[in-house]
Amino acid sequence: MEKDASFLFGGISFNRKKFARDFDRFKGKNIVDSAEKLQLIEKEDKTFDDSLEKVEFVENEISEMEDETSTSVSKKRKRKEKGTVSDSVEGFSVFKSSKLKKEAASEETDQSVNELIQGKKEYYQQLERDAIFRKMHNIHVSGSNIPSPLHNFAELRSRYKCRSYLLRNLAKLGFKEPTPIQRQTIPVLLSGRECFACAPTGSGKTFAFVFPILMKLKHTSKDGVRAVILSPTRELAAQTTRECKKLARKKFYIRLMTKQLAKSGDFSKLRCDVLISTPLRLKFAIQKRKLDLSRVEFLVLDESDKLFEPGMLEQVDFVVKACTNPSIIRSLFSATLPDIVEDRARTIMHDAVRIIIGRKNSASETIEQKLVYVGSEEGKLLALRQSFAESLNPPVLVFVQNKERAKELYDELKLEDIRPDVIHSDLSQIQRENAIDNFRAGKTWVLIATDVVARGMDFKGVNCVINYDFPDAAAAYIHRIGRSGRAGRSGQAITFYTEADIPFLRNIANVITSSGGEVPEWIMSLTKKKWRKHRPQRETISTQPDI
Ligand SMILES: Nc1ncnc2c1ncn2[C@@H]1O[C@H](COP(=O)(O)OP(=O)(O)OP(=O)(O)O)[C@@H](O)[C@H]1O
Repeated sequence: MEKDASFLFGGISFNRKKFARDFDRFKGKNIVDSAEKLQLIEKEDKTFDDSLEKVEFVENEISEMEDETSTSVSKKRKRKEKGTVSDSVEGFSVFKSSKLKKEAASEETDQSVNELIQGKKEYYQQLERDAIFRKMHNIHVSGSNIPSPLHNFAELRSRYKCRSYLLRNLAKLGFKEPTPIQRQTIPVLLSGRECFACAPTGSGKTFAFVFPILMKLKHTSKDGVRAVILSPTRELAAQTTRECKKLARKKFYIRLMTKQLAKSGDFSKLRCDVLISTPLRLKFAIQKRKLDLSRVEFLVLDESDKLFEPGMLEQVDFVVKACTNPSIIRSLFSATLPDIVEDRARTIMHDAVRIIIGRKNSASETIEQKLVYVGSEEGKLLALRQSFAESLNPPVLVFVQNKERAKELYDELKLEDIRPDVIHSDLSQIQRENAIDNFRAGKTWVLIATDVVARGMDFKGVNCVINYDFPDAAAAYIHRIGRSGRAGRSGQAITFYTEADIPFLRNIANVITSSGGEVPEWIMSLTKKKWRKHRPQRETISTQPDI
């Protein structure tokens, strides 16, 4: 890499050409206030990566500069020393006093040079400490002037003056340490920066955006909606509302945009600090109920890649446009963040920081992943029954391709002794909520589901996810299996595949290997398929003979 180039991912480098002026100044000419200089340097040092080698390079630069400076200072001293000879001439007080002044100025110069070097040294030492810490926690960042990550929750008070009630509520949740995504995203959002955040499923992204919002809003206000969180499904929106309320307790008005509220709410009178909604309902409320979002200070796009898919993108766009506050802070969160989403989002974001935990678009490493060949559709039902008979370790989530298949599989299993239930988009809101609540409460053991619960849903302790139908994309796979192995717990994921799925196996195999799993050699030698959506026509799920 060229030494003079400024680069995003390459680490720290000190650009001698660019800082020629500073070098001159270091050599003793035209010294200005050291703080001012430090600011200049900080402003110009745009990029930093956590590469320690580069930090070493900077240290060398600093010691070179120190050498240069001390040579220049010692030259000056020599000159000064020469001057002292003439000082001893009596009766020339005019010269003497001007010499004294020069001496004092020169001492000041020495002091400011030292301060400058010290300041710069401390600045780079902090960068180095941040780099080591990020490396320890697998945090990768890019962008300019990125705030130091959080070492612990106590720093929220010492660095950001977090109010006690929030820390108390946090303590009540039993969280001892911030998760890696929280360590970096919270300081970034608190310092008013926009961000893209990509971290594995179940790694605490929700609190990573909820916490800084509540901190920055400070107190409730009558001025209308101040923060909007967009979620792709109603279930996830409801869950995020609940999580948000756990932290805010009674300090803020946290609202879920229900169908009822969107249709008949009087938004001019409604107290609401944080509003959580799906894009469609929010768009409806803006258009039909004149919901004003011009004061929104924070906009979060959770599961952002899903929100950017055709079908939702237009509604999301509408909401983004309705949030007209010029100082709004926007952030994107997901476990999968394709480049195309980042590129699109960059067009609306300002100087956003990019935060990736671990490897981008990879599954959680706490999930043991298995691929199981079942031959044909018939084979799936046999394999499922066999797996339940051998060891049913509830709660188990079973994903199928669409709602028709969810109904069919439920009909097959409903009389078996496995306490099954089903969730899909044809059910009423109440039925969907009941299905989730019963599964959470352990009343049902096996929940048959479409991708409606694949994203963001936090079912604690799901032991196993079974992909009865092969997922339609690698991202869908990552999110589905991410319903288990959350918050550091272990989990299991089994994916059935048939002949029809073999051309798409390699894509899933890549996800498995990149999260530390093993895959048979022959699968790795398959060619990688350019994968849009893999939704083959599948035979009906039934063991009943056709009449
Ligand atoms: N600092 C923390 N310490 C311990 N547990 C935490 C912490 N932060 C969040 N959690 C818990 O971790 C679980 C997963 O968090 P969350 O649902 O935010 O994950 P996520 O990263 O958004 O996952 P997904 O990508 O599936 O949406 C939750 O049960 C949450 O309460």
